[in-house]
Amino acid sequence: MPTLEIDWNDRTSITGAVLVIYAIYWVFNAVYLLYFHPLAKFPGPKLPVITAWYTFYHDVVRPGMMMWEIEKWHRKYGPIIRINADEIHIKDSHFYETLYAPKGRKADRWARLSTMFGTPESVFAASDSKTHKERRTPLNPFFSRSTVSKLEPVLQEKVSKLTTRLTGFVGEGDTALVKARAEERRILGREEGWIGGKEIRTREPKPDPGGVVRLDVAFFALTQDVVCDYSFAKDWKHLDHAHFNPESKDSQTEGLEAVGIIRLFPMLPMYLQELPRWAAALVSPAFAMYLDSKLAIRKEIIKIMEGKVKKESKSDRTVFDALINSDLLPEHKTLNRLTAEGSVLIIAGTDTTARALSFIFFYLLKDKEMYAKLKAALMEVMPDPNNVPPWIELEKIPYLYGCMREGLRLSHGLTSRQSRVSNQPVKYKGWEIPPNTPVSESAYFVLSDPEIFPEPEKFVPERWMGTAAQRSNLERYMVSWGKGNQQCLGMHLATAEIVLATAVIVRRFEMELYRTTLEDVQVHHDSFVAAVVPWSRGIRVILTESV
Ligand code: HEM
Repeated sequence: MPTLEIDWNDRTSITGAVLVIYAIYWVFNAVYLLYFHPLAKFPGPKLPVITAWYTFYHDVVRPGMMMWEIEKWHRKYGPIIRINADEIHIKDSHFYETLYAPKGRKADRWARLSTMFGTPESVFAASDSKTHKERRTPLNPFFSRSTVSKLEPVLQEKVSKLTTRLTGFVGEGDTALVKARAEERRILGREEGWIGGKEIRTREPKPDPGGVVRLDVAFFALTQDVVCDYSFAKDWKHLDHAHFNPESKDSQTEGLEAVGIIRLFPMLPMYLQELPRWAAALVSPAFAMYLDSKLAIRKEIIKIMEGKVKKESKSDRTVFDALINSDLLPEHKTLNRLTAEGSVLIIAGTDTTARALSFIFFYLLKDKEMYAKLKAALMEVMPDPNNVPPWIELEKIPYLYGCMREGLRLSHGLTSRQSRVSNQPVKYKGWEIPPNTPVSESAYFVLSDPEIFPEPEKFVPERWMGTAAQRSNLERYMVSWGKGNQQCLGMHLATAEIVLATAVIVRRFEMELYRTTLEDVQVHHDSFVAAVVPWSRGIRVILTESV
């Protein structure tokens, strides 16, 4: 009978033995995962269950494409599937609320992913419900509807600064616009807006000609300045930058592209942030910029702690000076914890809101009738463009409300699946998912479910203008903010920013899209947030008139 003899002095023999042992382990493990694991009975593809390389390929080699694989599997295997060794995914819009806001059982964040943004002390990283509640409760009062209304002067001031800056661009891009239109006529042989229902891309001048404004960057500057002011009474002056500081936005977009690999190795950001700045910059310039902003946040918090803050804001109370001067237990007021919270607020509160705003403008400009319709509605409540009603009043304008909802829905906020674990079994249509299994539903599939939102790819403000019963039915499926205890903390602030900026800018300006196509807004892949094609040059406009 042949025996396995290892010559311990021969490296090849040792390597061979290790490989054989690993292969045997791998085969046994694969058999266990496929036939004996508690999730073995769930439908789904086999390959991603036995090897993480499959997920690596679709999340890292083809960055962020896993969500489309999941969609394909649902078409083949049904509404509940096992997507890898550990996780279950459900695609059923009616079940979303039960999964994320259950009654009588926990729905905690999955601890494995809690370090994915390198901020383990933050509310976003709190996995168990007790810690999450401890971290979230002191933040809640600053983000309630009434607090956001009290802090309206901050919002109005920033929006007014943005409009002053935009006024400076009016007429500047006329020549570029004439050229772009002529080129379009040459290609399409007809007069149409740059998207005009037809996708065309041609060689473009680089950089953009004078007068072209990247609205996505301008809105990023707005939302970042708002959240910094709100948090630290500090003006970070992105709105003062000649072109609204595109590097800041582009570095966040680039940084989030690493989410696929971070999901597989969630401790990676924790190690990388220990690197010296030059080494971090070698790994990724975007990551180095993230570390810079974390350091800047830390410095602001130290200043507030030492009582040395010089207020540059219209608000007399900010998130961090109230937290620091509160009677919270000292362990909730450490520098690390507050810095982590500051970083999360700035990441979570900036691009998401800016994207919703950019989408609204893209769709309104794509169909000029919608732009005109919204302007007419605004004329009635804002006859004097300098006299801006509070956002709570503006939100009551049905067409504006519809635009805000559609912008949020189509910009898709977070595309990344947000896994929840429960200490009890989760029951779904005859299936019983064992306790402590990470289960998720992707908000993307709910927000683009044709049964709930007919022709889901279309921007239709009117869908939010039906009867009260119809609206409340739709609101149930409006999952842009998530649901349950971990629902977005900043949803009222984001709504106020969107409503206010849309109203003021539409009322005051006329503009046209510049070489911007559907490709620049449609979800192409998942980088935690919804990401567009990598070659997109943003949502660009030329301002033609202002009042
Ligand atoms: C259009 C804008 C926004 C969208 C679509 C959005 C979306 C979301 C979603 C879906 C979640 C829940 C994630 C989960 O289920 O695990 C979330 C959480 C969160 N968001 Fe937002 N968000 C937006 C704006 C903001 C703003 C303006 C802020 C603050 C300044 C903010 C701060 C947060 C925080 C701190 C959390 C974590 C909450 C917790 O764990 O309890 N977000 N956001």
